[in-house]
Amino acid sequence: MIPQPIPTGEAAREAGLASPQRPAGRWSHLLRLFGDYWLSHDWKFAWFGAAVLLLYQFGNAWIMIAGIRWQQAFFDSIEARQAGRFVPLLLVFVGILAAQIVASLVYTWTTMILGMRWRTVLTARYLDRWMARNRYAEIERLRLIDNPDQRIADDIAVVTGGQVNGFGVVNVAFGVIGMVVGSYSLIVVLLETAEPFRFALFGRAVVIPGSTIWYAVLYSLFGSIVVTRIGQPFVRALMRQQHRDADFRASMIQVRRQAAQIGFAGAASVERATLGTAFDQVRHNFRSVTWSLLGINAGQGVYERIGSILPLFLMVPRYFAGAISFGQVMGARDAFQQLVGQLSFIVQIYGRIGVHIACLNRLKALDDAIDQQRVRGISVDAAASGGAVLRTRGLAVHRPDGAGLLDIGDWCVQRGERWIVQGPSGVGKSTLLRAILGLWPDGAGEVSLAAGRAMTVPQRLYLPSGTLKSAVCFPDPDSMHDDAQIVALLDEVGLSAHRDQLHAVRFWQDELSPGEQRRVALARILLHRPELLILDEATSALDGDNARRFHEQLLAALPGVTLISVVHDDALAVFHTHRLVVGNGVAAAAPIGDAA
Ligand SMILES: Nc1ncnc2c1ncn2[C@@H]1O[C@H](COP(=O)(O)OP(=O)(O)OP(=O)(O)O)[C@@H](O)[C@H]1O
Repeated sequence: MIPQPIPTGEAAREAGLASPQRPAGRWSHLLRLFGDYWLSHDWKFAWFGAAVLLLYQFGNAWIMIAGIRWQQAFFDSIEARQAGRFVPLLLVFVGILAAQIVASLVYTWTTMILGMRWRTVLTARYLDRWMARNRYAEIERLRLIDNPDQRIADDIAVVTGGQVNGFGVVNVAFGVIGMVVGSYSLIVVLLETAEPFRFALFGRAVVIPGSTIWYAVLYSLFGSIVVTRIGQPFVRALMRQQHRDADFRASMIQVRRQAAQIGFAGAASVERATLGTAFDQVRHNFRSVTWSLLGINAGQGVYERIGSILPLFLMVPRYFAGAISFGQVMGARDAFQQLVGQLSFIVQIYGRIGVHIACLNRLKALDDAIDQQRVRGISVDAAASGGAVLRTRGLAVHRPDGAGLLDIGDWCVQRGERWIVQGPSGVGKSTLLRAILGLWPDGAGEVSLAAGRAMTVPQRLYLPSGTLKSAVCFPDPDSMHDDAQIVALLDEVGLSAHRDQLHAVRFWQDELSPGEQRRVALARILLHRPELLILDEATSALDGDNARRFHEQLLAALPGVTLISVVHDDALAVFHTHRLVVGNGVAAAAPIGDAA
């Protein structure tokens, strides 16, 4: 039996079905996200931006120290009643202010542009990976994670900061560098005024310089530990909030898509209640977000208040003792507060870091789902030969949980044969078609297809939003085909009423009736002229006469086509040469009429 997938999404983690992500895995994942951009084709700008942000941190520290020095000089000149120094000091102040403004503009520009360029590269990478190897369909088929669209659209924007007022991981990373540089500079200033610790150890006098610095470091460390502890429920609540918000939005998209069916069933009130329930989930969890955020804010508030008066208690005794000047007290108080501010960078932005952790977890879960290795039970190749268009060997189709669904065994479809596949509902006919096309890996055996153009028309036809011409030409780009050819096809399949709307951009999927959509499907078949055509109840939306006309037109235009068609209406068997009847988990093949 094939190992079955383990759900990896956050919902499964919440329910205790999946284990939490390992911290080491998270860090290597974050490094990979950085590497994806800083080693990408845009690496020159990436490193240039990083260099500018690094320079900014040093420049900012220099400006900060210049400000503190200015303040010292300013208060000392006031104390000494030196009126003549007032104007030069004012000019220095203007210079510091100008440098500050320029630096902050450069910082904002760089982080915004860098954020958007990083987001662009990551979005392209995730879209490529998600759409490759049929992973987007596998993730939905196996319900591996919720809302991959939200992860790609929103979570990447948050992490990279590539959005309005964005504060991405880059801001955090360079903020930490700024914290180290700024703290170092402030420590140098504080050392000038801070009294050393003096104590005796084993009879020897020990002197440790910079008592104020140690107080500031210990104070910040204590604050960081407390706030990070208080903040853990916030991160968890935030992750729940994100996927509940996404579920609510997905429910509304579902209502929008199924508007007509809901209307026919008179089920608006039921759907309204479902949306209400989905929003209740959002609202209930928001309480947890609020309470946990209040905890963080309260912690931060107390921390800042105490931090603003603590330096005065530490400095003033030395001023009274005549050891330092009043200007030095004010300068040192400023330096202490700024040092505590610098060292508490993590405390100040913990809320934002919480958002980042939640988004990074969700992106990691998306990566895990994309990378999930699943043993491919059914192998599909393009090696059918000897006149066969399709050949199966020992084909058995299973459900995703490993239970058997359908045993096909050996089956051969020769070029030009037309097979009708019949059997009770739910027996696995559509799943068999998916297995043949390589879209259903669960099972055992081999499928070989002949090289050549194959086409599938599913039960529900996909019409991309855009022009009617692009809906007919799909999956070819509409520029590949002449307007006149498409108009002639519309006439041929009975859609002449729409020939003037070839370039009208509309939601054709919603606007065309199911019968008209079947005719678009026929136009597509006649345009692409496939050698192997697979129909999955392609005419179930048509009445008997129209279904027959569909087949007549199809066979008149493509007399040599190889056809595999799931059909419930036995009257359509006359258009086929062979029959595959599936039921009770097994299949029986037989010729029809003249082919018998
Ligand atoms: N993604 C999936 N995950 C789990 N089970 C699935 C999935 N897709 C299909 N199945 C199950 O596989 C079985 C066969 O489904 P399938 O659509 O192939 O039946 P069918 O014979 O085509 O039915 P019908 O004639 O009604 O279209 C059903 O029980 C269905 O619930």
